[in-house]
Amino acid sequence: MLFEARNVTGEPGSGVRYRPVSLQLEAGEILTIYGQSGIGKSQFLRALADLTPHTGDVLLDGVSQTKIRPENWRQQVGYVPAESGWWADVVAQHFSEQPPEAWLSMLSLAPELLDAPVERLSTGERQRLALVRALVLQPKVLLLDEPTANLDQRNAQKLIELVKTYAQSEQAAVIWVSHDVDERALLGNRSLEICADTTHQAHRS
Ligand SMILES: Nc1ncnc2c1ncn2[C@@H]1O[C@H](COP(=O)(O)OP(=O)(O)OP(=O)(O)O)[C@@H](O)[C@H]1O
Repeated sequence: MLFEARNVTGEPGSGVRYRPVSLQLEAGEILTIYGQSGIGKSQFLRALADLTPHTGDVLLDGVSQTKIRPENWRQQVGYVPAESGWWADVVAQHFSEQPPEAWLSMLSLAPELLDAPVERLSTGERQRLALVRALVLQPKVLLLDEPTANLDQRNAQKLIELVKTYAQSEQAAVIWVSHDVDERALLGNRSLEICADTTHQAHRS
């Protein structure tokens, strides 16, 4: 498995300010991403998931995103936003199938939570359940936007362990946006700073 981004950035007028990004990830690899607030990290993940127009190309096993229907692409390239969307009343309605109890227990989520109304979930429960919901679809690539932002340290560590285990056992690639230097260290040694595109300033000076 090979996941590639080639010169990806936002289209003019998209609001993003990052220099075009190229990267390659193989099966089982985890890459962390960091950079200034507002530079476009979330928009970069959305581009990789084919959720927003962008320049450059994204390829999975050599096949361009442009050649695959968006819904098929997103089955293989799973995106978990910082603030997950919940559209039905009950948690279980958002799951394509029953998640393994081992995943729930690893994240300290009681199985009964699946039968709970979404409005009763805490912010951290939503965040953990959004990850489980994405994992159930068995993506080859997992794009995570600050997935531990609302979690205490213990739950954050458990979530890291679950994602690492998933990447290894399913030979999936993971891109994880994190502002936390300690967290990035726990996730491994591949890290990429998203930098500002200074092309226009450079041309003016
Ligand atoms: N739908 C949109 N239309 C226009 N501009 C947008 C849209 N979504 C985001 N932006 C802008 O794009 C820029 C990048 O936003 P993004 O959320 O990707 O930044 P970020 O690097 O993830 O920030 P943070 O670290 O604060 O989460 C911001 O200036 C934001 O206002």
